[in-house]
Amino acid sequence: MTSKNKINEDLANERRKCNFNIEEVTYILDGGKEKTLQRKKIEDVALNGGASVDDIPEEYLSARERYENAIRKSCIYTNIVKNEVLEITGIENYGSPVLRRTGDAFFKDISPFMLHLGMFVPSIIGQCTAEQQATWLPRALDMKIIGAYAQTELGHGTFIRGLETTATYDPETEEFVLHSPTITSYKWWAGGLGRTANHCTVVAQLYTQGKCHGTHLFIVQIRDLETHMPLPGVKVGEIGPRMGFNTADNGFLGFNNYRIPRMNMMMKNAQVLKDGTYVKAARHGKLTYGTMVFVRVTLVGEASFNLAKAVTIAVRYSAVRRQSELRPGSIEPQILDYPTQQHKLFICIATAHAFQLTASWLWNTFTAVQAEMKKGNVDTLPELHALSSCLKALSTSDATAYIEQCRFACGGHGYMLSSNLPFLYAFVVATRTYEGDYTVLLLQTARFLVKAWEQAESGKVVTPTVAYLNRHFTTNGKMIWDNSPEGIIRVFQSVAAGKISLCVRSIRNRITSGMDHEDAWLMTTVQLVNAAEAHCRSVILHTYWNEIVRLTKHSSDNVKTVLNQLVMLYLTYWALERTGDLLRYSTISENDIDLLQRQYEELLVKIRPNAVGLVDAFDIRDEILQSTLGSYDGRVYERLMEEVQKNPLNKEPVDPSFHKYLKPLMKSKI
Ligand SMILES: CCC/C=C/C(=O)SCCNC(=O)CCNC(=O)[C@H](O)C(C)(C)COP(=O)([O-])OP(=O)([O-])OC[C@H]1O[C@@H](n2cnc3c(N)ncnc32)[C@H](O)[C@@H]1OP(=O)([O-])[O-]
Ligand SMILES: Cc1cc2nc3c(=O)[nH]c(=O)nc-3n(C[C@H](O)[C@H](O)[C@H](O)COP(=O)(O)OP(=O)(O)OC[C@H]3O[C@@H](n4cnc5c(N)ncnc54)[C@H](O)[C@@H]3O)c2cc1C
Repeated sequence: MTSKNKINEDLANERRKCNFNIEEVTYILDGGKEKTLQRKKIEDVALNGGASVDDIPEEYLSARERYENAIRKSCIYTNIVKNEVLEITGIENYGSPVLRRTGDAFFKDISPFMLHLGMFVPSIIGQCTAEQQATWLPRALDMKIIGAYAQTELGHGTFIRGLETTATYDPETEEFVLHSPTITSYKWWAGGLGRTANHCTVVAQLYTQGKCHGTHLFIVQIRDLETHMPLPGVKVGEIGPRMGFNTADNGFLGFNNYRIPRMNMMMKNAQVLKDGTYVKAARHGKLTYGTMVFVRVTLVGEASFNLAKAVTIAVRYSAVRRQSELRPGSIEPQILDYPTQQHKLFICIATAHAFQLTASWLWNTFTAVQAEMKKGNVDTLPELHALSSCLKALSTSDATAYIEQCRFACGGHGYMLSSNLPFLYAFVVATRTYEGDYTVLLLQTARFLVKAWEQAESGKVVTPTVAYLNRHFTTNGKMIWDNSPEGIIRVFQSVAAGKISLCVRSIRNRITSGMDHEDAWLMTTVQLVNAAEAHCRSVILHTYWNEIVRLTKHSSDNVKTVLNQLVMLYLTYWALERTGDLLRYSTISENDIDLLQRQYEELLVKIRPNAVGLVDAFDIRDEILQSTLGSYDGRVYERLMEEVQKNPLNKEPVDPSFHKYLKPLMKSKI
């Protein structure tokens, strides 16, 4: 073995210690052996030529070079997907998460094409009629047109009903006239819009026959397909440097009485007839928000994947890194041996599992609701909206915090861009804001919870995810504390029920003392966010536990044990995090809390020998991890030194700035 492919001895030891079948766990996380094999096949094809297509790491490039490089790599990757991968998977897999994730091997930051497949294509699929899909979809999938999703404006992101861009129907020419009446009506933020896209989905207020019908979606060509020049009446550009997403050319867009054909309105849920008559087809007023619901559902899995990457890096590094001494003169321990380090990292592994299994469950719920809606039944949509809102909010928020924790766990080297942890953080922290801000989405869930509470209060049976509310009205007093997984979950549900109940009481008291409903709601929003968070926590705990029980039914004993330890760690961690709530809403005693703490510390000890095996089970290839600290072979120090060689600042022994500035300064007199 050459030193280049030698595995770090500490990591090799860790792998020898691992006592469970790693592949078995990978299959569970991927959703079955078939799916793992399919993913591996895709990765083999897509990464066959080696994905490191950068001579100079992208972080050393100027803004223009970075963008051009990102386009170059996007085209390479798209061609591989079009010509090689889809041969295996079929066209229906074009937007699959596996392809999105394999793409991470090509970009440290983001592909400018991300929103094309991530939102432009889904908006065609979800919001267009079959006839419109036949016109647009093949061209979009074949990259004959490249799209973005332009909804947010300079003045409004959250409040969609407040968007100002107008689309006014002109029956004379059978066209819509798009217009940006104010500076705040300029579209702002859309990924891929600034320099790359020639088309985009535009969300605008629809006017016809003198009446506004609210926001609707339109497909709009913004650039010439030959010259790429913005079309007359279109003003488009890039919004400037950001914390992350710097290769995504997020853009601005304004219209000056710009005309598009009538059939460019996405007409699945509502139509404007030739004469300007508005026809509403949908049975639910918010179906035009469907693309957002779809993306929120997918973001739970994204949060899991990115956290899995971060914790893979941090655990492998912690096995390689040695620091301090426990006793004078003793060998320096691996930092993974410190319980405080285990406390930082094992919860990240468990959370990645919790989110992955919750994401699959949510995806199944989403497809079931879609199937019902196809049959004309929209009754299950409110629950899906409430679930996808809070799960998107919590998964992105927790993943952000834990990725940062992984970076802290890597000390100074975690601060290097080459560790990839700063990129991961900058990417995931944005997911807490985009596709619906954290607070705003939890307040959407709270609306649903208050309604469900009122239904349960009146004796109605409520939907499954809030069924605990029915129990709330049939039991008296605090929930009896019980240290079993089911017991902990029940207590978390009681916490949620108790908090929702307090919100309802606050709203009612405020109304009784003279406030109108809107103000009473507003004044209660701090509590409402808290209640929605508690509800969502209980959903995740419940789903994670149920799914582990279901999925490990036929697993080998050791796999069952280690996955059980992780889910117990998760339940215990959150019980300890929320002791205040538990004391308020259950009969838990100080003694029980001491027991929980001991149980938690024992779990850290039990999981320790399998920690590296557990992150190996995420099965994330080095090309995708792109980290000096986290590679499979653990050549951390060698990779950090190799990276130094790529630094353009080290190309010449003396920098020109020495002669230009430093030397004159050194020679000058005071
Ligand atoms: C890579 C980067 C990619 C990034 C891309 C982006 O960011 S793209 C940009 C992403 N941008 C964003 O994500 C913007 C975030 N903002 C929003 O999504 C909306 O403005 C809003 C949901 C916050 C409020 O909307 P509103 O003022 O129209 O509504 P309201 O509060 O008055 O509630 C009225 C009723 O509607 C219900 N309902 C609402 N939504 C849905 C739904 N999807 N489905 C079903 N139902 C829904 C709600 O439950 C309530 O029901 P109730 O109680 O009456 O039975
Ligand atoms: C990296 C990135 C990529 C993006 N990509 C796209 C894209 O491709 N297409 C697109 O259309 N958009 C995109 N966006 C925009 C994104 O969807 C919005 O930024 C997001 O929806 C939040 O809206 P906002 O920026 O207007 O924040 P605001 O709504 O102004 O929020 C500011 C603060 O006010 C609070 N707040 C707002 N309303 C309420 C309320 N009702 N109650 C309580 N608190 C409230 C929020 O909690 C937040 O703390 C992107 C954003 C980012 C950061």
